[in-house]
Amino acid sequence: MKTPLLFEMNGRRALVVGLGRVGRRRARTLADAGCTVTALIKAPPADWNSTGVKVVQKAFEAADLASVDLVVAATDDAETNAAVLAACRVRGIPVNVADDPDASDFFFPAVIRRGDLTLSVCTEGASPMTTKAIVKELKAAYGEDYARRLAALKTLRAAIIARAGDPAEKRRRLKELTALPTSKLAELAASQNQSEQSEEA
Ligand SMILES: C[C@@]1(CC(=O)O)c2cc3[nH]c(cc4nc(cc5[nH]c(cc(n2)[C@H]1CCC(=O)O)[C@@](C)(CC(=O)O)[C@@H]5CCC(=O)O)C(CC(=O)O)=C4CCC(=O)O)c(CCC(=O)O)c3CC(=O)O
Ligand SMILES: NC(=O)C1=CN([C@@H]2O[C@H](COP(=O)(O)OP(=O)(O)OC[C@H]3O[C@@H](n4cnc5c(N)ncnc54)[C@H](O)[C@@H]3O)[C@@H](O)[C@H]2O)C=CC1
Repeated sequence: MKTPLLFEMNGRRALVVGLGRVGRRRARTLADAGCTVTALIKAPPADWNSTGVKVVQKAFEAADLASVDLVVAATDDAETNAAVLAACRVRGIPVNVADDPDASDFFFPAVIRRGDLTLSVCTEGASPMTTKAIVKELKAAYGEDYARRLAALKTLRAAIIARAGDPAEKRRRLKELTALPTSKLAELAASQNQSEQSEEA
């Protein structure tokens, strides 16, 4: 069974085999998360580049796994994908296989980010179209303004926790915050930041 985890990806070394539509998406997701990504392609030219992705034209071989933390097999050739999977299994390297959800060690869920808020949706391959539809609903329900909301809540939470006090009272105050509109939270956070600055001065 797969379970959702938020894993620190910064500095991890990823190998993506195949840079078609899926491989490009995966390579970009991993690079955006701070991975050092190497992508193996079969044919030139890779008229595609993405910061943090090193594109190498060569056929996959097990030796390519020597210093790699995770792998994505994203070619449209089932045999190549299966060979990548088998080589990863031997070395205990986690692998995602584009055409084999059951064999994959991890999935790429759909992700919506609003500052510190991360929403992710996955049907484990049962219906990616349903995932798409749910993402659309969530994007509307949790708009861009949630980034500002979370930033304000983070400031106010730290301030409440910093004040020594009865744990039940702390919880009550933290819960109370979640009912406030974003504009009010932003206002409270701004005055909190201001009073912290004048304390420091
Ligand atoms: C297991 C998983 C991969 C993994 O993570 O390992 C997987 C597997 C497969 N998808 C297939 C097809 C399609 N996938 C999409 C779309 C998305 N697929 C995504 C994730 C995932 N897809 C993972 C599970 C996530 C989940 O279930 O919730 C999203 C969320 C993110 C992303 O891909 O970046 C993105 C939607 C979000 C967005 O767009 O915002 C569309 C729709 C479209 O493209 O418009 C189609 C065509 C319609 C159809 O076929 O349903 C096929 C068959 C391929 C074939 O026919 O050969 C397989 C393989 C199989 O089923 O064997
Ligand atoms: N996970 C997902 O969301 C989806 C998965 N798929 C599956 O993912 C696979 C790839 O799909 P797309 O990216 O849409 O296909 P695509 O046709 O856009 O890309 C496939 C790429 O693999 C490359 N390739 C083929 N053999 C190779 C090898 N031996 N070494 C290196 N590169 C090689 C091709 O040159 C091409 O660039 C398919 O097997 C498909 O079933 C397809 C759609 C969605």
